[in-house]
Amino acid sequence: MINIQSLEYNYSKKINIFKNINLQFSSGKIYGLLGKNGVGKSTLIKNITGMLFPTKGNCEVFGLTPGKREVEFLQDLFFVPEEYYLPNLTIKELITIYKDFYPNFDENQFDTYTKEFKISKDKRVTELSLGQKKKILIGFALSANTKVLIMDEPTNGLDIPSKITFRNMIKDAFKEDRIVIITSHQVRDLDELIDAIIIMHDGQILLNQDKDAIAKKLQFELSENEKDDPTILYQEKVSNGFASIQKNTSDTLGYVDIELLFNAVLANKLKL
Ligand SMILES: Nc1ncnc2c1ncn2[C@@H]1O[C@H](COP(=O)(O)OP(=O)(O)OP(=O)(O)O)[C@@H](O)[C@H]1O
Repeated sequence: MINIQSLEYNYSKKINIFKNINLQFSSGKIYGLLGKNGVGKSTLIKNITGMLFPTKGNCEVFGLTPGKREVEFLQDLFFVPEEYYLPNLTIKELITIYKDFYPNFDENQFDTYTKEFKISKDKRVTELSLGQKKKILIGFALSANTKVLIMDEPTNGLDIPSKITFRNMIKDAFKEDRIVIITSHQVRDLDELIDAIIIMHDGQILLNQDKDAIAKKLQFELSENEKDDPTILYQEKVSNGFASIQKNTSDTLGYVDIELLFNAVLANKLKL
């Protein structure tokens, strides 16, 4: 479990990025961490990965303090940042050097990904396109089989078929003892993949809910015309009509429109 208690972080004395954040991430779930630009998603992730230290409060990952950067912690957490550097080596050399940092690294699993992506392991990293580099990094991240996997905007730079492959790769590699955290502005890329949604806004966590719990309570609908119905909790115009949210009065779990939910939560129209 990742346990964040009363977290505050300041880059400078004047600006508080977080207002006393309390947040838990449980094993066996894929989390979608959402929020507008500059809200502090990367800062939160860097506190979890031990790249930044809390100004106040605590952050624990499976009982370990990230800031101490103990081997036990580092070998069981993989972070795919939005911007990254890969040394100028062949993929084969890269694997040989870096796999030993991760005791559960599965080379056969990595080979399956390179075959799927049709990227030769003899290629140098500098010979790869941006999207191909990203695929190699994500393939490595999944093959490392760490208990915690965090990805910042992983689908940036991936073409449409690769986004589908990405979703399938995450689903196939996912195990019940893992925590996966994904941040993305491309919320449609997270559809069908994530189990829980976390929405950050103005230094706080506005929503932290399992997708099933949301589907149990709320019904998402698309209609041709605007609805004049007092039971509608939120409604907005979309390209092909009106998208709305209302209470789910049935026993069935429908589709959760993450983008609509995000807008609704930020507009403060939903008293969840
Ligand atoms: N190194 C830094 N020094 C000073 N301020 C910073 C630094 N990094 C980020 N910030 C500020 O902290 C706030 C949160 O930034 P952060 O990168 O965590 O947001 P984010 O939610 O990840 O944004 P985005 O969606 O644009 O990637 C922003 O106001 C940003 O300007």
